[in-house]
Amino acid sequence: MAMLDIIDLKAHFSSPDGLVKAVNSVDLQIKDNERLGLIGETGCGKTVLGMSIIRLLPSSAGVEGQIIYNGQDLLHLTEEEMRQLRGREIAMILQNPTTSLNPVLKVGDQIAEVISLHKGLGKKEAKARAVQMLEAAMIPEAERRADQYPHELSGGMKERVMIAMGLASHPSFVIADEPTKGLDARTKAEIVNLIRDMTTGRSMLMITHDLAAAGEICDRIAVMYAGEILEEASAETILNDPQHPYTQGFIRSLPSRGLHPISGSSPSLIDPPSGCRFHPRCPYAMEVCKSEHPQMMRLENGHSSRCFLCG
Ligand SMILES: Nc1ncnc2c1ncn2[C@@H]1O[C@H](COP(=O)(O)OP(=O)(O)OP(=O)(O)O)[C@@H](O)[C@H]1O
Ligand code: NI
Repeated sequence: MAMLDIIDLKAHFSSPDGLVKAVNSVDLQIKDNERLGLIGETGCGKTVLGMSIIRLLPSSAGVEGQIIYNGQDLLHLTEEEMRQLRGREIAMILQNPTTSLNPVLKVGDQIAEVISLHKGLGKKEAKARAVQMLEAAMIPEAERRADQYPHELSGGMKERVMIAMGLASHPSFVIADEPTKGLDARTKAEIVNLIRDMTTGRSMLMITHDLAAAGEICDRIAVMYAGEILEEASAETILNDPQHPYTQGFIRSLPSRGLHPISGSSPSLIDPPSGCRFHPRCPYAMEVCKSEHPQMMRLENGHSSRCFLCG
């Protein structure tokens, strides 16, 4: 059974120019102990999707559909019920440590706060657990580091603190948003290993531009474009045998695969292209792609692709 079952999820924002349809009829499942990578170019709706699961979107957002977590619809929980789940069972490793860590609190105290909030431990115990979490995140001299402020730590160290904080309450489901963004290659490789080790045996949604990192950490990968999922398969299949022309283009645009960008620009989320949203940029577009919106076509081995070519 799926631990998380997202059914026909929509997240829209009003704007002076019209309704921004950031997430459009998304269906996704994450099983127990499964790590799903969510990739796609900037502005396609990845963060909005993650934030709708943990219900941290601003109240101006209109969210519809179902997000079934362990049998209950998160969209129907009260704010208080949601607050209880957040951190304790569902945790988030946020995108930007510089803005997410409190600059005036020692990092050990910030982690201890999460622990005492969710586990009801006393101050001293919580602090000891915080140091253990920093050790688990491979921070050398964890005890000394716990007494430092965020500005005293390097970017990679701060990311480790974010990971330690996100996992401090031993959540069963983790959402990580761009955990490797802005790190140099060596630090990135270390963080990828750390996330992989620390999330083994948990379920995770990992949002990233970094397909290589997703390939190393995730079991499955879903590809998002203009608010929709266009392709989903095992990580290995997405990397080695992608079927959707967008996924193929996305992979060719990676530095490691020749850096050939997809021509054209990201579509408007207010007035997306008719038919297949990718058709204006697709080298294989046919007449039908301009007029009809493709459904997800099921291929073999849990692979699906929203493309008329894949029928
Ligand atoms: N609070 C908001 N109000 C209005 N529009 C928003 C809001 N948050 C996000 N959006 C819009 O929703 C769309 C999707 O944004 P989102 O942040 O989910 O993209 P993303 O895929 O995470 O991109 P990136 O890879 O750059 O992080 C964008 O067009 C963005 O401008
Ligand atoms: Ni984002």
